[in-house]
Amino acid sequence: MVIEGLDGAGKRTLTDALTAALRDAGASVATTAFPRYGASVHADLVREALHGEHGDLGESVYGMGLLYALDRRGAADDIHDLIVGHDVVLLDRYVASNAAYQAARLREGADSDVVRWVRELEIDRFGLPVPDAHLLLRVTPDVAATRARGRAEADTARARDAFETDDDLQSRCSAVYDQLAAANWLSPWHVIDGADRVDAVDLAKRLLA
Ligand SMILES: Nc1ncnc2c1ncn2[C@@H]1O[C@H](COP(=O)(O)OP(=O)(O)OP(=O)(O)O)[C@@H](O)[C@H]1O
Ligand SMILES: Cc1cn([C@H]2C[C@H](O)[C@@H](COP(=O)(O)O)O2)c(=O)[nH]c1=O
Repeated sequence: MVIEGLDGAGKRTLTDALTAALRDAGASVATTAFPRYGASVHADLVREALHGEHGDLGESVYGMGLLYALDRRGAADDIHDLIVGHDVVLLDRYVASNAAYQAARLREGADSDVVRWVRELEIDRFGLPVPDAHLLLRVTPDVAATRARGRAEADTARARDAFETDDDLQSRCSAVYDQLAAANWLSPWHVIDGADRVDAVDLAKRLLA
C-alpha cells in the first residue's frame, strides 16, 4: 500500500498513525519511505541536487527521475522480502511520486511520455513490485505549503527544497495526482481528504476488512 501526496500533505504523519493503528489491530506492518535519504547514494544525490548542488542536475527531469528510480531499484529485494514477511507494507511515496512530479515539471499530465517512461523503467525493467493500492492524501497546495513551511520553521534540519518552494510546481503536481487517481494508475487509488486529522483507527479497520 502506497501513500502519496504533495510535499507537506501529511504522509509521514499518516504513515506513522496508520502503522500504530494496524499494529493495534493485530497486523504485522513494515514501512519504508522514498527517497531513502541517508541510506542510498542515489537518494543523497537527489537531496543535494534539490538543495542546489551538482550544477544543473536538479534541472534535469529525466536525470532526477532516474536517480529516484535507482534509489528504489536498490531497495527492490528488500521490498519483495517485506511483502512476503508482513500483512501490510506501507510505502511513503513510491513510483507514482516520480510519475506525478516529473510530469508536473514538464507541464504535462498523467497521459504523457514521462509517465510511461517511469512505468517502463521502474516496473518493467527494474522489476519493482506493483503496489496493491494507492492512498492519495489530498490537501490543497496552499495547505500543503503551510504545513511544509511550519515544519521547516520548527526543524531547521528540514529546510524546504527546490520542489517544496515552487508553488506552481505543487499546483501542477496536485492536478497530475488527481489524474493518476482517476485513472487508477498501476492499481486502485483511494482518495483521502487530508484537510483535518485523518482517523487512522477507522482507516485501519477499513483496510483490514
Ligand atoms: N492533518 C494535519 N493537520 C495539521 N498538520 C499536520 C497534519 N498532518 C501533518 N501535519 C503537519 O504538517 C507537517 C508536514 O507533515 P508530514 O511531514 O507528515 O508531511 P509529508 O507529506 O510526509 O511531507 P513530505 O512529503 O514533504 O516529506 C508536519 O509538521 C506535521 O506535523
Ligand atoms: C520518491 C520521489 C520523490 N519525488 C519528489 C517529491 C518531493 O518533492 C521530493 C523529496 O521527497 P520528500 O517526500 O520531500 O522526502 O522528491 C520525486 O520527484 N520522485 C520520486 O520518485
